[in-house]
Amino acid sequence: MSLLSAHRLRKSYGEVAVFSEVSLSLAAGEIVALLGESGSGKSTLLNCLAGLDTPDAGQIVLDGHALEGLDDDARAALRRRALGFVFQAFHLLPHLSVADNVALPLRLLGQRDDARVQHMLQAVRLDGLAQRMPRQLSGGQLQRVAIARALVHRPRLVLADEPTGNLDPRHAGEVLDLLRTCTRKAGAACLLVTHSEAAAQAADRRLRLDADGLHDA
Ligand SMILES: Nc1ncnc2c1ncn2[C@@H]1O[C@H](COP(=O)(O)OP(=O)(O)OP(=O)(O)O)[C@@H](O)[C@H]1O
Repeated sequence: MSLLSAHRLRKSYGEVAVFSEVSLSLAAGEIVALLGESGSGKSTLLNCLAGLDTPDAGQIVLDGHALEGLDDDARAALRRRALGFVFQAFHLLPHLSVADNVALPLRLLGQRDDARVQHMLQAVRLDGLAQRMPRQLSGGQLQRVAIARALVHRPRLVLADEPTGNLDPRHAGEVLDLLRTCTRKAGAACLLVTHSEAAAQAADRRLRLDADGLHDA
């Protein structure tokens, strides 16, 4: 079953066309790498797929729901339930501890599961830093917090924007393993923007974005 499908998406900023004719389908259990030159629109596409930005044309169906038929509240509810997003700039909340940042997706769903938060922190090797504040972490540690936060509520779809960009090869390998394990175990799907050859090779398939759409890479 397709967890995410997009059909003929087009996006411009003013007069500047970013992409057109973008179609894709992600099946349960698969990890797909999204490649493309800097500026080709990978982050823009991820934002559109998450319902955080709106394409100028085309349809997106996320976990069985057509995004264009949903108002802002319904989109936000779907995002909270079904989606884990690893932002390129992490977007951790600066006034919350590491543990509270990771717990946030659960809290937004009205849930509390300290054991699950602890498990995710262990999985990204940050269990010793649970009470630190984000400003007290390195770039690679912030990135691992963002990954734990994206996976803690067992989302059906994980959209990850360069999730290994700040990590050394060992930590990058661990994060990719974690994304793979969580994706497979939850029957979820993961779309992973990356410039890393190792990360691309760890995916089940690779797609390249350019101005006229997505192509197998
Ligand atoms: N809010 C915006 N307003 C105008 N142009 C934008 C906006 N956001 C992105 N762009 C432009 O859209 C294009 C695609 O940007 P995007 O960040 O999606 O690329 P990317 O493929 O993710 O790049 P990178 O690999 O460098 O992160 C770029 O030319 C960028 O300058």
